[in-house]
Amino acid sequence: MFEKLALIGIGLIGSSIARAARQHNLARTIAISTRSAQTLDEARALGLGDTYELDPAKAVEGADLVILCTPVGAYEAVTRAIAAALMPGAIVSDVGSVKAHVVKVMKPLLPASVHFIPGHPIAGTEHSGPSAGFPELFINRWCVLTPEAGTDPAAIEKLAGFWRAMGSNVEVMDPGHHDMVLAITSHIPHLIAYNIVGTVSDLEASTKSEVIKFSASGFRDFTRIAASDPVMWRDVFLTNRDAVLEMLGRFNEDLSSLQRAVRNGDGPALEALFTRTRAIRRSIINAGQETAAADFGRPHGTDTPAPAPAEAVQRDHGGGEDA
Ligand SMILES: NC(=O)C1=CN([C@@H]2O[C@H](COP(=O)(O)OP(=O)(O)OC[C@H]3O[C@@H](n4cnc5c(N)ncnc54)[C@H](O)[C@@H]3O)[C@@H](O)[C@H]2O)C=CC1
Ligand SMILES: O=C(O)C(=O)Cc1ccc(O)cc1
Repeated sequence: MFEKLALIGIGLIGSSIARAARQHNLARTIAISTRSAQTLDEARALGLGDTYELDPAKAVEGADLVILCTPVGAYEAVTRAIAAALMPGAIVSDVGSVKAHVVKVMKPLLPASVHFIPGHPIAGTEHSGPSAGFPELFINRWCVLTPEAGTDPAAIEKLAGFWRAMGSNVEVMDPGHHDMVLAITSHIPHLIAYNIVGTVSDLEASTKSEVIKFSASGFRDFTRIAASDPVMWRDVFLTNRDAVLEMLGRFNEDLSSLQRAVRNGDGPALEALFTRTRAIRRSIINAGQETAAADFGRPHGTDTPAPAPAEAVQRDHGGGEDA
């Protein structure tokens, strides 16, 4: 499909792409670049690519597909470093969890001769680093592409085909809309998890040890999310500020209503909300988009595929693994 794939950043997502692209024969050669020599050595030891470069400009030389897989805060520096070395006609993409900021930062730095098609696979885990990736990560997950109007449709279709070959469903979206949707479905859930685990961490020592000792599945599930990479998530909240604040405003209003219902002992209001939310959970499961129980119980660094949706549904009914 591609002659040379260059991956800049080789953590959970970059290494999962490397593994899946290799498995499905999607690139003749895979060039890997990352900032630290230690991570590059790890990637080499895992056999993730064909060439390994500390200099990202060397990695992108002759590449017809370049994908940035670093935390979003590194994009500007990486784009400055590779811009002059990009091959005319190359597709330049990324996997960042925010999109409007990525367009704002990268677009002015890129030569007009490349096809710039930002992307976001909505698939991941709380683990990071080259050993955390696995080739099945993208199977049955969405990958959102956010090209500007006027982008070559053939280039968009080629990149969409790359993601489909790794098992993803592809949707094209406006970057601002992407950021609003992901703010409520992904970014705020992470913020809530960081907050609740932070609250426990600030409790006095004796209470804290009891919380840890008796932690029920609800709190345990939050700790999984709150174990996600601090740098990556710092960058998400720095770069999707407006959408996160907008959705957080609505969230706070709803939390106040819930607080009032608890204070007033308003059973019908509580039950009505919990019934509506249970229905949402079931519609997610039925749509085959269940991720929590399916993906996140897997041990760090193994290549065990995520269970098929049918298995996940069974677990959901019987196991009580979900928050
Ligand atoms: N972790 C997740 O579940 C998901 C993450 N994403 C996005 O994917 C991107 C990467 O995330 P992960 O793979 O989870 O992170 P990670 O922490 O596992 O890997 C990041 C990689 O980038 C490298 N790196 C950092 N700064 C760099 C720089 N200046 N130049 C070159 N390399 C640099 C690191 O050495 C590492 O190899 C982020 O933008 C994130 O928003 C998207 C979907 C899911
Ligand atoms: O680990 C989790 O619960 C996730 O939600 C994974 C994830 C993290 C960031 C993304 O941009 C997309 C998916």
